[in-house]
Amino acid sequence: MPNPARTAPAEPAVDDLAAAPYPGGDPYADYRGADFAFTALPDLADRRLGGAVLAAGDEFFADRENLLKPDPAEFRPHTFTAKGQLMDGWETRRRRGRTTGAPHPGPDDHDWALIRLGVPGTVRGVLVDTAHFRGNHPLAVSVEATELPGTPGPEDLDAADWHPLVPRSPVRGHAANGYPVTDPRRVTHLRIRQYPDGGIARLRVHGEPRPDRAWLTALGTFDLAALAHGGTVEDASDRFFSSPVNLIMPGTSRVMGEGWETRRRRDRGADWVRLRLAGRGLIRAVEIDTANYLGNAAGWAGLRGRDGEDGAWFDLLPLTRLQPDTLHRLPLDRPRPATHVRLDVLPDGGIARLRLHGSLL
Ligand SMILES: NC(=O)NC(NC(N)=O)C(=O)[O-]
Repeated sequence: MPNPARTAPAEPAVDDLAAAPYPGGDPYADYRGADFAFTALPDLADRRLGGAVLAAGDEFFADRENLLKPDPAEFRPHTFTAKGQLMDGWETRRRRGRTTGAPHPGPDDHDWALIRLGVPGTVRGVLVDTAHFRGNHPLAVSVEATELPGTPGPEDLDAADWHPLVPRSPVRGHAANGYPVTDPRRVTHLRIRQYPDGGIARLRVHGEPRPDRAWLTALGTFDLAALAHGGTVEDASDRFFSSPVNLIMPGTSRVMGEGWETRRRRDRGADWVRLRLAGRGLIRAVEIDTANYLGNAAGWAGLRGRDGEDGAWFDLLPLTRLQPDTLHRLPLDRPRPATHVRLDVLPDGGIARLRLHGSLL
């Protein structure tokens, strides 16, 4: 029998997926980023929305929870725990074959993790970020999805009916690996498999939120703009310092970077963001929060509404003077049915949160 250690077949396809060893200096210097149109949509698995990694088959080197952390992965070379190099991601141990004659993992050997989306929805693309995993990234990944009511645990998910979202696809090390998805079904949970083993820094699941309509109806009055309720940012004038999606995230902002801050305008224009509401509804009470914006809070804000994709814009809230670092509570005198709302900001600056309380029609 040949000694397997001495047969080292070269596999060019695998080499293409490899990343160079860590070169020192800026750990992101040779990171292979990429532009995927679907990343403009919100991350339905965002930890801040309630996304969670419910279980994983193995997490020997690094914890599964790291997968959904909102910030980019960090890397400190030569930082060793008792188990190995400290990695900011989900990293499993190396798989082995079963016998001396077959020491390599089998073709279908893999590790898995179960993910609960923070908001159910239609997935349009999955981003598998292997930042800093070079030499220990997986060869391939696949993603499946299912839709289950209520709050199932890992054992319920085992028995679920899974359908493929991303077929088994190659993965590059230290790179943003994007996989567009075309399946339109609403999903609540995902199963990611990595072949045969390895590490993934972050998982982003971009798509259109589709929360439970029966729950919203039971709530009655709720924030029609909130991402958790199915509100979406359709477009905005500026994304320079931070994302306008922050406006509709849960909770309050803790620092300036957790709100929406536009750059300093050097013209006579205004900034704006256009939102699609959770559904056609009546807005009765508005909250505009400039928390953590002191020398750069928006000066004035106004709201307009639109009923339907082609409806004409009408005034909801006249331009209103804003105070820095302040929650403004603004009742609306004459609510009108709306499907979309546009926030105008003059002349520029920061707003942390926008809440549009009302009910569905
Ligand atoms: N240098 C490493 O990262 N080694 C191992 N991983 C960790 N985290 O130590 C491995 O599996 O390749």
